Amino acid sequence: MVASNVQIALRIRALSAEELLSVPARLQKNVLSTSPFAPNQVIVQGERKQVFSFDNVFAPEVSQKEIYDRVVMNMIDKVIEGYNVTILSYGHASSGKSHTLGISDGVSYTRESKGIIPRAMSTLISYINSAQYKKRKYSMRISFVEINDEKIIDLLSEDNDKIKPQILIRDESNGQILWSGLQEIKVNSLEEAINILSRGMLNRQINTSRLNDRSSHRHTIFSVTLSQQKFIPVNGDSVNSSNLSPSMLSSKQFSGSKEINKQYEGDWVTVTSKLHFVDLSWKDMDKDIPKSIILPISHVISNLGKKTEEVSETPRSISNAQNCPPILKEYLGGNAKVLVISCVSPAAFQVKETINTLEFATQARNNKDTTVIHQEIGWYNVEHLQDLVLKLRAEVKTLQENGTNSLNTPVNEKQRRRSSILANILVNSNILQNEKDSTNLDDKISLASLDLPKILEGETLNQGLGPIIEEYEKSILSLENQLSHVRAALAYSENALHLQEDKLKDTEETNKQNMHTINDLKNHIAKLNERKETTEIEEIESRDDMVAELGKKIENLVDEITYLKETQTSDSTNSTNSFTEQVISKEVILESKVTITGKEEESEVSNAELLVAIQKLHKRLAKFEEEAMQNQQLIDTLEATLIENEDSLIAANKKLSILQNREDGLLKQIKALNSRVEEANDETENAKSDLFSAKQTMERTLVEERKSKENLKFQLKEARNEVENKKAEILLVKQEEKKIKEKAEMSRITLENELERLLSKKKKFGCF
Ligand SMILES: Nc1ncnc2c1ncn2[C@@H]1O[C@H](COP(=O)(O)OP(=O)(O)OP(=O)(O)O)[C@@H](O)[C@H]1O
Repeated sequence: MVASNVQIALRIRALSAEELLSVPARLQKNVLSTSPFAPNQVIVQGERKQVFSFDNVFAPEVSQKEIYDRVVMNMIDKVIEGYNVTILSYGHASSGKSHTLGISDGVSYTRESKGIIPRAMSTLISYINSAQYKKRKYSMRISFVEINDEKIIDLLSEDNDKIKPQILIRDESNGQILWSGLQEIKVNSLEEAINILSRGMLNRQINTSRLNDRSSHRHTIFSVTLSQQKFIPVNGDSVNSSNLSPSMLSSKQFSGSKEINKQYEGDWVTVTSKLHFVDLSWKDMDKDIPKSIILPISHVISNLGKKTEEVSETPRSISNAQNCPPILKEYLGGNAKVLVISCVSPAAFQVKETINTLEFATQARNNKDTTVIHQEIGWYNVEHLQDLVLKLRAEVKTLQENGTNSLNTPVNEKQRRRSSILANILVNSNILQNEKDSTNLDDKISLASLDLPKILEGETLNQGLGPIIEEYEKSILSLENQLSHVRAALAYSENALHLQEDKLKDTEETNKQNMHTINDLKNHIAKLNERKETTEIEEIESRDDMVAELGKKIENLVDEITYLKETQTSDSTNSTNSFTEQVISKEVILESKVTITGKEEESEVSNAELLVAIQKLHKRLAKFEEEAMQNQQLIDTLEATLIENEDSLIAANKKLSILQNREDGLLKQIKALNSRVEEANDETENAKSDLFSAKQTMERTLVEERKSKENLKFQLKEARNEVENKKAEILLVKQEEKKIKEKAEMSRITLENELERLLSKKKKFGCF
């Protein structure tokens, strides 16, 4: 069977409440996205867009339970089956590794948020106690260590252990890892297991504060060693190998230990399997940091999926924790089942670390794709078949040596060759059975079928089918790659289309708002215009009235002044003249009268009258003079008012010109606003048509991509059908092989009978 023993999952954690409070909103932006069309892919929007693929991708909302049920539960089944299992969480600091494993805070096996370790312990112990496994004897031991830059710390040793034994790890030549000085505590119940886990975690916390968290990388390993004893009755037959788990069959191929105690009625088989939980933790995961820190991590990840013998020794020289590499061999090499959970944060402020983690995971994923594990047993176990063939050969050889030369016949040689070919056919057909199809497999298979008799005559199937298998694998890989590329491209296009649609909606919304604003502005401008016009008309009218009034006033004043002046001049000249003349004439009359008085008595009365008249005339003169002064004052006041009014007229004119300027400015603003509105309208129309054509292009691309996806699906389906056909053909070949095998078996029996006959003949001859 061909299978991958490494699964790589990705877990994206949610932002913590603390991050939501302390990290600026701009840096909290989510840079990771998943798509329902490609559930195993994650898209990173860093400096550029990158797509990464995994076996499983868990979004932030996926619960601890769901992760456990989907990827961990079946690993626990494997532990019970006898496999070594390693569950490894890795990622940058605070990415959720410990939380995922269940060792970040107080452990409880009842809480819903509990992590993988408490859940796994619960499953293991319920298996052990279940009726199905009651007939087996179990023992379970737990160890808990931390490996930091400096050393290995046993997290289960009591604090008051004054003299702690030094922990040493030995890499045995048979691939086994031996720990010494490490406490392994036996547990019988879930409560005991959880108590031990809690104790270790407490010590871990104490260590963290003691070390002041200075170490650059600190890995925590919680290990469970499960020993299962199963009684297998012999009943005269050999142990039925198909009942045994892989680790019982070969300590080289499976790292569980083998111990068979033969008893009277059967065998007690002990199978030891190990379950490791590894929290690979390091700080400042960055490409710029010294290689000595980053290499051990990249080494672990890049060696995932490789067979034990392929795991390089490099980290020995680069890590202070000299014992680290052998541990990795046990955990990651050979047939160990490995689940890697890469933990990342979705936030923009950790995008660099996230990309590093994703790149490491991709590297590990690429390695695992080349890993092939053969688990066949019985007739489908290659080693078993080869052993059998070797055994048969040895038997025949012994017979040949012990028997007569007549045994070395062409029939015997043919039998040997057939056995060898049979083994090869079985190996190759097993591989083929589990492979998928290749595009031109048909021709090659038919060629191979033509060659089959030749192959049966001596050529191995490896030569005939090897290239077909290779090509077939390549085609399947390339088809799957193509499909995943198309899926990624489709997801990308759909994302882009959604983005464009969102953009279009946003632009339409903005347009609507702009239109509203433009309409509002237009209304506002119209109102302003209206108001301005009425105000201006009113102002101009009132100004005109004022000006007319002022003009009238001025005219009146001028008239009045002229009149007054004229009046004053004529009055004063006339009246003064007449008055003076009157006075003078009266004085002359008086004088003449006085002169005459001496001559005539009657003239004395008229003199007195004349004096009175002169006095009256003087009074009138004074009155005239006073009036003239008053008139002069009035003229002065009127002149001052005239000047004032002229000033007001100038100010009013100035105000008028300012208002006219303002009006011009407003008109200009209105014009500018109108042209801006027109420009915005044009831009909106252009953007609309651009978006519309972009949308149409995207839709066309999407349709084309969908078509090509359908085509690929169709091709894949056809390829799968062909695989099915090939499988059927292979089944036929296998049936043929079975017949050959039966024939071979019969030949062997005949051979044995012949041998027996010959031996008895020999005995007979010996007797003679
Ligand atoms: N999926 C998750 N859901 C809720 N909280 C989480 C999740 N992942 C991590 N946290 C929380 O985020 C914090 C950091 O997680 P955790 O300690 O597991 O990170 P870490 O990768 O082990 O860090 P370090 O390498 O520094 O030990 C913890 O308080 C943990 O409870």
